[in-house]
Amino acid sequence: MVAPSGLPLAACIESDQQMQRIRRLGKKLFNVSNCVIVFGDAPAPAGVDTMADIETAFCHEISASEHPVVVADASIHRSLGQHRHVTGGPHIRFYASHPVYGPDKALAGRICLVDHSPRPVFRESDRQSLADLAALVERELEMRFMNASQLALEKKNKNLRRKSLIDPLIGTWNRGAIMRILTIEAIRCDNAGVPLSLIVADLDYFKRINDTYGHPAGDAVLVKVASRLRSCIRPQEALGRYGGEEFLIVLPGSSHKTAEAVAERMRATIAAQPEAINDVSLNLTISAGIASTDLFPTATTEELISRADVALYAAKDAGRNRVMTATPDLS
Ligand SMILES: Nc1nc2c(ncn2[C@@H]2O[C@H](COP(=O)(O)OP(=O)(O)OP(=O)(O)O)[C@@H](O)[C@H]2O)c(=O)[nH]1
Repeated sequence: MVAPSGLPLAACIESDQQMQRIRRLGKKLFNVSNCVIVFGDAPAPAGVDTMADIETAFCHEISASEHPVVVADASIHRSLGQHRHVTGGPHIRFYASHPVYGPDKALAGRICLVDHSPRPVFRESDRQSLADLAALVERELEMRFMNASQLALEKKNKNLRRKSLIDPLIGTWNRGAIMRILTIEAIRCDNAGVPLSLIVADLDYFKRINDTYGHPAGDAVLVKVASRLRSCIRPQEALGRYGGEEFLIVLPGSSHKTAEAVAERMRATIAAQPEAINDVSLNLTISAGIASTDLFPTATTEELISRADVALYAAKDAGRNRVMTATPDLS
């Protein structure tokens, strides 16, 4: 059986304190030399130095049973009587075991008692106590399984949530996520009394690339451009895909002057060298519009985007491959 974490069950519980407690309880309750918990076909721990190691190895070597087993005197038992630890040192005599079932209801292992003297009397109440210890082990396995399931579920949810925020093609924030970031950062900057700037960047003549080299080549261009744009911003700044070939960059704490420097860096990075797509070398450029709260202190986030859009289209009109900043007189 494998726990949801992907670890084999035996490995999961090897160092488990709770299992050690149950073993100690079994030892004390039955006044035996050892109480061992064996899982599946897991090999016995490597060491055979101490008496406990030998007893543990002995329990591991006895085949699993779906039924409780009680051997009052192993020296006269049909099969156990041949075992080297029975015929020779440490002369194991008493052996009892009870099956342990996993959360999947399959046989997971057994809890075993080992002693060096025969035990002619093992009452019904003793059998019940051993069954109770086995139930404790089963409960522990169930808890572990539930915890691992819960963790796996939380991880899955986190991945799903992340997926719902990321653009599947270019791996940046998607439109919903970047708008959320903008809203949160605008409030944060307002409260802190620092400016916030945004850049709307758009590839120039992108339609031609699609028309000439095909949509998949256009997709590849978007991925490369996103990666170049990302290289121009700092970790506290955010890049998202706002529309088809339009990117929105949020710069918390930046004035329009800083945003101009960032946008200019982006423009230059894209124009610096051609991008090789399917053995074709493509010269790419972007145009960018900037809007900043230091020039529009009362603007909402929607107004800022629309101001940046106006500046972007002014940049396109002015010949593309350039950066324009929205000012109150630009419309
Ligand atoms: N390959 C690809 N193309 C896209 C995607 N999203 C939008 N487009 C294309 O982007 C192109 C945008 O064309 P236009 O709006 O005319 O812009 P443009 O050709 O870049 O021209 P200017 O912006 O004026 O310089 C259209 O052909 C869209 O189909 C996408 O995810 N992948």
